[in-house]
Amino acid sequence: MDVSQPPRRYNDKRKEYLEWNDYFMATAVLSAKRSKDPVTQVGACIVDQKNRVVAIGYNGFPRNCSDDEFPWGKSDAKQSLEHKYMYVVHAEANAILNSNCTSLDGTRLFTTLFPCNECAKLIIQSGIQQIYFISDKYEGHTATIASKRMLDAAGVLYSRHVPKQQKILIDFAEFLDEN
Ligand SMILES: O=c1ccn([C@H]2C[C@H](O)[C@@H](COP(=O)(O)O)O2)c(=O)[nH]1
Ligand SMILES: [Zn+2]
Repeated sequence: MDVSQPPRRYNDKRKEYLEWNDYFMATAVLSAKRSKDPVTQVGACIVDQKNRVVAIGYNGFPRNCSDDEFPWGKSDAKQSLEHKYMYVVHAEANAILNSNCTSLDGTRLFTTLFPCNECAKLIIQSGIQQIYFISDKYEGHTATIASKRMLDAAGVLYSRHVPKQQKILIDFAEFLDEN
């Protein structure tokens, strides 16, 4: 028992719960774990005004385009037809396309990577109002500059997600009946 902490009363609420934005970004991170891209795995999660997750996506090849047949390479491939960029559907695009609601107006997007210019177009057109991201590793690249230019013009807000909880452990064993 931790004697430095006052004992928790039965009726007190649990204090270690995930706050909303960490929960949504963690959902995006978990989704990124599905990506087969060997270099950059991206996950996205879209949330409505009632804090309901309405869409999830990660970067991957289109349906029926096999992860084992289409190329995952980039700079080492001589021909552009052998670059992944020709084929990958971006995480944000997949989330928008997979959305389970008719309108994304006023929603928030949580993404592990700052959206590129092509995703920015979709974000703006679908009515997403705010973006939270973790990595901006392509900051200064043409696609990111164009993306920010469009998002600024359209009034879509964006900011880096500042986690309250730095690490979240998933231990399936915790949920076994013996516990
Ligand atoms: O807005 C974006 C930008 C990129 N992605 C995906 C596309 C690719 O699969 C990777 C980027 O690969 P690099 O090897 O880091 O160039 O990220 C995305 O999903 N959304
Ligand atoms: Zn993109």
